[in-house]
Amino acid sequence: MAAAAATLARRITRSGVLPLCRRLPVWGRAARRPPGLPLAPCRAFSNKKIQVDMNESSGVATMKFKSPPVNSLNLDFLTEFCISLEKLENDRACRGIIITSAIPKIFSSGLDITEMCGKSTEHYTEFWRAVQEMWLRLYSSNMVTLAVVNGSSPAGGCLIALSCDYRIMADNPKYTIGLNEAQLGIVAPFWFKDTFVNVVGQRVAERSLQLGSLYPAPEALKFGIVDELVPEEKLQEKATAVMAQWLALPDHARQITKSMMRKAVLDLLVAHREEDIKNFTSFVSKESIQKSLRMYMEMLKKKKS
Ligand SMILES: CC/C=C\C/C=C\C/C=C\C=C\CC(=O)SCCNC(=O)CCNC(=O)[C@H](O)C(C)(C)COP(=O)(O)OP(=O)(O)OC[C@H]1O[C@@H](n2cnc3c(N)ncnc32)[C@H](O)[C@@H]1OP(=O)(O)O
Repeated sequence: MAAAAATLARRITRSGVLPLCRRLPVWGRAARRPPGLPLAPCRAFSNKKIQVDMNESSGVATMKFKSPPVNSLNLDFLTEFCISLEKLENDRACRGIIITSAIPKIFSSGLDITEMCGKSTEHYTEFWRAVQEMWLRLYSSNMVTLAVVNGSSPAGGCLIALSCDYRIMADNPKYTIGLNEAQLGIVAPFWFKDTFVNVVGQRVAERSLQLGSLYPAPEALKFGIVDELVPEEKLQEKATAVMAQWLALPDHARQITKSMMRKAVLDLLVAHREEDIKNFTSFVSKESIQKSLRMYMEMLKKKKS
């Protein structure tokens, strides 16, 4: 596992563009399972920050974020996430993934702000490439991707949910979700914005992005940021039912449709990846942005006392 992580990290950081494997539609992957072979009911693999359980009889993997205190997306987390996605994408038995959190009340707190504070240009480059890689893999996945948002999900956490095919959120107004970058004095990159627009439409996205709005679950439903609210104790049951509904269709039709809907947005980042990294590193290196991020971190810490 450590060797695989190191290899992927090297590939992400050195080669520039990691080949996104199996992005083209896979034709009926489940149908290729040899007939008559007994299926192991469940397989699992776990890294430090993400637990994956694969149910081979349903073809559905559950990916649980388990990086306390708040599942923030640092370089190690992003690398593990990409490796887990790659493993599942290449597993013909896997047709769908449920992405959720093992940390109570938090889905993910978004990008780890400490990765964007007081570091070198090389570090920002490596970090941003990993953020891009995570999104490219998730948004282009052939699998059915279902976000079960069982806690707050600001910024990068919201991006993960938005990149899935369907979002179920726990019906709790204390949990918030949204792209709140503007509140930190930073700007959501164009591909965060495009992903958001593809889910909620131009008007809601523009207003929400300018205001950096974080929506309590009921409002998130109203604006279409999530598809359904479900009592927390019913999330698992609901996720299983929704996944079964999506998997009832032939894979190839769903995959080609998904690719058609998302291709333009994906292609744009692939074509402008290096430019996007340069924009990020020069933006985040500005003293004014560093100051905003430091103040935001201080505010988070003060909030406790
Ligand atoms: C021109 C444009 C060109 C290019 C683009 C340029 C720039 C774009 C750049 C970046 C895009 C970034 C997207 C992001 O994801 S930024 C991250 C945004 N995240 C947040 O705003 C969330 C902040 N956190 C919270 O609101 C809360 O922590 C919470 C609701 C998630 C959880 O609340 P709790 O009360 O349960 O927990 P806390 O006590 O607040 O936190 C515990 C602990 O964790 C630390 N922490 C929280 N969030 C983060 C984080 N995102 N990164 C790092 N650390 C985080 C928090 O400080 C506490 O630490 P201590 O225990 O006090 O040490």
